[in-house]
Amino acid sequence: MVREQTRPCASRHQKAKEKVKKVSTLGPDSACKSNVFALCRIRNIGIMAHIDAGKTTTTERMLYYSGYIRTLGDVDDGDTVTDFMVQERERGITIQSAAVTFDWKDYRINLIDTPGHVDFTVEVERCLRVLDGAIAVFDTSAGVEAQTLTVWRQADKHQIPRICFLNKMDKNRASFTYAVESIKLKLKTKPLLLQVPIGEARTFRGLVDVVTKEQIIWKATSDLDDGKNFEQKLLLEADDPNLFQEVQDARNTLIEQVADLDDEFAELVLGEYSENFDLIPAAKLRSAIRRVTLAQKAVPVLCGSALKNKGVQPLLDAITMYLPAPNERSYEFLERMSRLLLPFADQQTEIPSLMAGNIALTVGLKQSATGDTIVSSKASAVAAARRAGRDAGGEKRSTSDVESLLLAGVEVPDPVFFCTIEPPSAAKQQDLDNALNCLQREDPSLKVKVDPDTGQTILCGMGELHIEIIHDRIKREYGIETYLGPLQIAYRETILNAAQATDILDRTVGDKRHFVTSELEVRPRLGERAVTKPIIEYATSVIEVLPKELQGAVENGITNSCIQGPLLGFPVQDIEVTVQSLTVHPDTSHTMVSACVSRCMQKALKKAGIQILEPLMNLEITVSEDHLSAALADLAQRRGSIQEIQSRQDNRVVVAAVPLAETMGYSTVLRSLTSGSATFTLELASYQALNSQEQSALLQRRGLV
Ligand SMILES: Nc1nc2c(ncn2[C@@H]2O[C@H](COP(=O)(O)OP(=O)(O)OP(=O)(O)O)[C@@H](O)[C@H]2O)c(=O)[nH]1
Repeated sequence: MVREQTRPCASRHQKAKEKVKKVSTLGPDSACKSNVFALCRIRNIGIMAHIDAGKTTTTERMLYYSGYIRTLGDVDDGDTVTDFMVQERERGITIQSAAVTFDWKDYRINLIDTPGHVDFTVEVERCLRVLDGAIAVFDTSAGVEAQTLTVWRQADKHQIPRICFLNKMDKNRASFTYAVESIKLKLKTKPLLLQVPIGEARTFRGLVDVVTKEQIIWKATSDLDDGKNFEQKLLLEADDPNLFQEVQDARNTLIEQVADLDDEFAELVLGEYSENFDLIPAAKLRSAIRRVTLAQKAVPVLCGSALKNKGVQPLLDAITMYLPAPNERSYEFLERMSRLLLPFADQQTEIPSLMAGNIALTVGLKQSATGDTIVSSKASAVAAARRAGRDAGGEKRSTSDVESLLLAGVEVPDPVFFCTIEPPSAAKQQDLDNALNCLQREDPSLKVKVDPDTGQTILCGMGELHIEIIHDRIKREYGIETYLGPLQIAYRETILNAAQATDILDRTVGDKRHFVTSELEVRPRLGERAVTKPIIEYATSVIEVLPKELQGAVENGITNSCIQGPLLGFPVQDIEVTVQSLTVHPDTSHTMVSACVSRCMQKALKKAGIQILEPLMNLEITVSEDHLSAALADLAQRRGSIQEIQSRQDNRVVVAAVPLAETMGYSTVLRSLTSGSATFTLELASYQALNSQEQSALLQRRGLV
């Protein structure tokens, strides 16, 4: 992201220290004394959005208004509570989710601030699994941006009820109408407008609550005003006839929308209040909005400017009013821990116990990693597995199906970049391995492996920024100065034709003779989606006599040979395999069966001809009209294909597909081409075949031809 490096970070370390003091005197020790809140008064919510939409700033305001912190932190000064990692404070971006707990009116809110940068999508996913609701924050001048779509889809997958907060209403190009339209169009959801803004851009000063028709005006006299004081009163026609009419229309539309989605409310509207919608009590309308939000039939929309301290208190009210309590979501099992901590960003307070529906930290788990499901005993895991089996609508599941359902974890996309990482001396290798182990447990999108030929440690990640941050954390948190090799692309391999191969293994180990013959056919798999696991079939003559336990050994051999393709050692995708014949003498070990099948696969793959596939990225650039042609000319040189150029307010949004190999260092180039005014996001779209010249050039670079 272009803007991420341009934020000021003066005196951040000093401020960071002050913040820690501030938190430890006020945060967990004061308001969080009791963790006994009735379940219906707990809200576990996440705050998510495209990078820079203002999640951290909004969170900071919530903490301030709830009384948790006494002074407002600022992302641009690097002193917010939730961005506590040094790297976050320096870059002004969220990298790791931070959990904070605070109370608003009679409610306990457990809130997680998630990162917006596409390199940290997995971090968002691991949070969504434990949340009951979410606030999607938007930059009102930009509407729905690329990463918003990704996180929205993730929230859909986890069926999380949401509220939209149209932030940055104070910005020059802020347009409430535009942002609402883009929510409708791009997120394909039904926005329920619960507020009408008063003023827009520089004139934005307040809002009207459509449910109660009350106007809330912040009368800030200076930029230092903290937004705690505002005027709240019923909007009368005499105050502003146009605004009054606008609110009246908005309320009628809201009532019709909700009645369309909720039968109970429809009955009320068509019956008792059919003559006069004005008489519908606010409480009835709110309950209906809550029901449709929980059922994810529509999404309440609110607005404000977190930076200018406007609109955050009504957002807090909306969280308590419209998002679900933990008991309104279905959880499958309970956890029991020896030591529990209540998080407050980087500070924690030990608590003796925890009621269901809360979020807490635990320590000392040596074997578990992010995404694991922890249960109190083996018996409860079995019971949960049984329940999961029953819930599958009577459909009989195999044991492994149930296991995978229980331990589903987070969905981690395959890394697209990798590089070697070396410690300063061989003596430090053990320390580096430990550090990488710990980081991997925390971050499932980080993969570490050892190159079988060179013995070097390889770091695989989601993007340039991701690898850079890991490198930095190893230095700062583990005190190891490592050296990274050049960043390389994680290609894939596939086959061009069908081919057959045979192999014989005849080996005597000790007094045992191991004897296997195998014959396999491989074929390219035709299909839209890339599938990395080979599709395995058996000839009838084989399957009829093959014992179940040997089938596992055969499939291991096939799958293992696809992990490292025969040409460059990258995973092989989109292939089908038929086991045409297999002979196994008694006494032969399963390992030998796998080894023979694997060797046979390697032969067949080589014969079939290997095609290298490269990652193709979806690129979305937001650029001003003045710099559009420079950005397009540059894209053409990067083998980019432009799919669409949209208008977004005064900006243009270029949607393109570009090979990952051409995006290295793109943020620096785009910044200089556009004087730092453009922003972009990159996301893996698919893998595409390199043409023969590109493939030979790649092989040449690797000294293979
Ligand atoms: N004009 C204006 N700027 C805002 C507002 N809210 C946040 N900003 C600015 O927008 C930038 C990004 O704010 P953050 O709060 O870090 O955004 P974020 O969504 O947490 O960013 P990531 O965590 O990195 O994804 C900062 O420069 C903020 O000062 C707002 O209401 N109005």
